[in-house]
Amino acid sequence: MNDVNIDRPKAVHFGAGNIGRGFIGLILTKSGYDVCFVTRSQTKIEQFNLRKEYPITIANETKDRILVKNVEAVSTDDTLSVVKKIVDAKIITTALGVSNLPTIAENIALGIKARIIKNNKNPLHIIACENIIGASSKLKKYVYSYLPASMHEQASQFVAFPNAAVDRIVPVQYHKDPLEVTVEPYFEWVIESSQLQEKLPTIQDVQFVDSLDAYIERKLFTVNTAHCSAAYFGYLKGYSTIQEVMKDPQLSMEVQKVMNETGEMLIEKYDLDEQEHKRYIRKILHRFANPNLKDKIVRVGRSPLRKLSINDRLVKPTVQAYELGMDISNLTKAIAAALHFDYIKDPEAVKLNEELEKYDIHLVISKYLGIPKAHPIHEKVAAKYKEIKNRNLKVKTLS
Ligand SMILES: NC(=O)c1ccc[n+]([C@@H]2O[C@H](COP(=O)([O-])OP(=O)(O)OC[C@H]3O[C@@H](n4cnc5c(N)ncnc54)[C@H](O)[C@@H]3O)[C@@H](O)[C@H]2O)c1
Ligand SMILES: O=P(O)(O)OC[C@@H](O)[C@@H](O)[C@H](O)[C@H](O)CO
Repeated sequence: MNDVNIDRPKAVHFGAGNIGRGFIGLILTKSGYDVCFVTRSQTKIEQFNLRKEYPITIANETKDRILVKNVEAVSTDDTLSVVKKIVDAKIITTALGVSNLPTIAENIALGIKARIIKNNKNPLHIIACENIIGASSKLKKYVYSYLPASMHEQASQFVAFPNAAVDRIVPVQYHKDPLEVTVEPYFEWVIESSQLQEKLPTIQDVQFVDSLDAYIERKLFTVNTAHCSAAYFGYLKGYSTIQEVMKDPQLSMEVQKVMNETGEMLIEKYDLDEQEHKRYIRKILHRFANPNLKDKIVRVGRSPLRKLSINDRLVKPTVQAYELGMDISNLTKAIAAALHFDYIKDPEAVKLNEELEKYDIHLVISKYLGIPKAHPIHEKVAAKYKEIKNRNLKVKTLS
């Protein structure tokens, strides 16, 4: 057991979920930080504060174990404690889902305010580790909306919100121990250095880059586009895990074809090395198939309205590939499959299906995907959506 040490740099991490414990907490503590998790779960708070450590299992053949030390936790509702932690922190990270970012903004603003009042001008880096383009910039807007305008200039002198891309597959966990987490061996964390305050935070295994654009699009439009395509194709065929999908030769090929389409676009847009990108795709297929992980389709396909929105992993690469005159037949198939994701425990899937029942497919494509009826992609998606619908109806009638 380890105690929080006065000399070690402090990090505050919002969200003690899968990627928070399985990736961010591990990297930060390995880099010498004491990490305070801010969480909603009372059980996790008790366990973190009692043990000050938690186990990670790497989903490789030898199932390697790592003990993450120097951790503690406070409740997200305990504003006073959260603010105290922020006053002493060098770095704040989040991994709670994009839609939850507004829920932590006020506490972060109060922490910044307290630092200004105490004249603590030490650099503070706030990094949102969420699966969208520009997550930290988005969080900055929420945080600044809680800061008095008179403090904006002062805050910008010591607080930075560098955008980042994080990659590690961490499924939903089913351990007895509420802190234990099993993760894939692979990981990548890239942070935009142009937005850093002068004194860079030292974080091991992190790649700092001048511009994040190519990195985030490469990650989001290869790993995540393919991942959700696997989920939506697999859901239609009645599978329950991504590993099952990847064992199906036809579906595995379809997932690869989706990556080939985004790949062609990314190679052209960012002048990527073609052979290297092909290796990246092969590696991803291998990661998805990892037999030591069980990653549920309903986790990977979660929040379909978010994933179908105009700047996310499905529509954005499709529009970009189309504009470059490239083939988008597999991407439009994936979008159509996503529109059929009707898992009843997923609130966004429920809403999507209510909308599809209330209105016709064209209105849903215009309203939620942001593709107007006049755009050629609109009709391609609608046609594929109807094709899947008719096929499903036929299967139901026959059975
Ligand atoms: N799991 C992965 O493989 C993975 C990989 C890369 C990035 N991500 C991204 O990381 C984020 C988190 O994903 P996850 O899989 O860890 O989800 P998760 O549901 O396991 O974890 C999110 C946690 O945040 C907590 N939370 C929500 N609002 C909060 C608040 N106001 N204060 C404190 N805690 C709060 C939730 O209770 C939950 O425990 C998402 O944006 C996801 O896209 C996930
Ligand atoms: O977290 P989401 O809902 O944006 O996407 C689901 C998965 O594709 C995602 O969590 C991946 O496992 C992760 O992005 C891999 O780095």
